[in-house]
Amino acid sequence: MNEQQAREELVALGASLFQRGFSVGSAGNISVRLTDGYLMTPTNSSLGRLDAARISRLDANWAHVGGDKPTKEVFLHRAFLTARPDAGAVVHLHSTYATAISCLDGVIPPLTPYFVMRAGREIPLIPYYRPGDAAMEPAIHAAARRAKAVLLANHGPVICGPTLTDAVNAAEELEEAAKLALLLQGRNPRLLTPGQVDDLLQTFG
Ligand SMILES: O=C(CO)COP(=O)(O)O
Ligand SMILES: [Zn+2]
Repeated sequence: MNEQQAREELVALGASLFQRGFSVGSAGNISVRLTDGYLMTPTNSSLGRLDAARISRLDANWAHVGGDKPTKEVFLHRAFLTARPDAGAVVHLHSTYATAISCLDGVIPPLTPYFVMRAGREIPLIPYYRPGDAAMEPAIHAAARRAKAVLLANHGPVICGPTLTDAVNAAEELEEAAKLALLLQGRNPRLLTPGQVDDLLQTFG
């Protein structure tokens, strides 16, 4: 995929997330790894109304070299993209259910296979930081070395994937799993066993 195609996909998938309520207002941000740098959503932009020509362009050294000013969460995206060579894109949302769990204990249990397949075994809860606070980068980098997704306490989820489509799919699965976890809270649901989780990760991981 060339850069123009990546820009167009970013606009289309941002709009899709926004139209289905995974982000509201100007919440959330997305990054895509290119061969020679990164695309990021501009700060204060709505995922529903991105303009392909104005998406922020960063070079391989993370310097802003084109488009509008990038998201204030550059550090968050940089932490994931440097910790995980397998990450081609990173999606950060304030999606309702995952954010609700980020205000509770932060635990999304292994209820369904697709959640485990897309988000992995563990979703670390990162302590609260002010949005855009560069101080969060080491904590996120350390967590991203062992996990594909994290929850930012009292803020929302961050998840990566090999491609932008994969990262968006994973963000949707994470939100769905958080919704199920809240729906089933207090009802003692049957969880996938550690053996079933291992089997999924060995087969699809
Ligand atoms: O989600 C957000 C902050 O955490 C949105 O910030 P930006 O508009 O700077 O991307
Ligand atoms: Zn945010």
